[in-house]
Amino acid sequence: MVFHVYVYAFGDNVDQILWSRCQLFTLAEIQSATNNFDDTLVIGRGGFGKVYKSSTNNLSEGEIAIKRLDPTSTQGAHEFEAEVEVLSKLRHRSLVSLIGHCNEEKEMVLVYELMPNGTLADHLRKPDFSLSWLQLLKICIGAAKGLEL
Ligand SMILES: Nc1ncnc2c1ncn2[C@@H]1O[C@H](COP(=O)(O)OP(=O)(O)OP(=O)(O)O)[C@@H](O)[C@H]1O
Repeated sequence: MVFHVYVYAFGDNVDQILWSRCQLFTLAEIQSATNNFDDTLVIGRGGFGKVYKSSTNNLSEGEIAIKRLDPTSTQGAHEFEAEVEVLSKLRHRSLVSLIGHCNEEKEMVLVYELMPNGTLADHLRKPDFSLSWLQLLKICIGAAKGLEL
């Protein structure tokens, strides 16, 4: 399993766990939020499939990222269920929130809060990217807290 570290705007020191429920979206709602999986909305690709930025705020008040299982993906139903099972119950600033999911007509889709600053890996690849030891320490502590949950 691969863990991504996202760059979050650390504005507060609130470190509480909130228990929540993950919503079940219809395929029609997902299609509408992605302009029917329009490739111009793709913001990333992983082992699960393509990740889209939603074109609307119909599914959630905040911006969202929509991950669609590619039928040719080596990951599948098992990982989908594990992700829903684990992430749906938790809200914590060190974890990307899973807002909802959709499992309809062979389409498996996960809906997350959007991390507009991208992953730490994205930033590390930039030639002009530099971090202080304090920033590195904060990133390590945030990642460790997320893993501990
Ligand atoms: N919530 C999100 N907000 C912003 N960008 C995201 C979000 N989720 C994924 N992405 C983008 O999509 C890319 C692929 O994400 P994904 O989580 O599927 O990758 P992966 O971890 O390599 O895949 P997997 O672990 O499923 O094999 C990420 O590198 C990131 O750029």
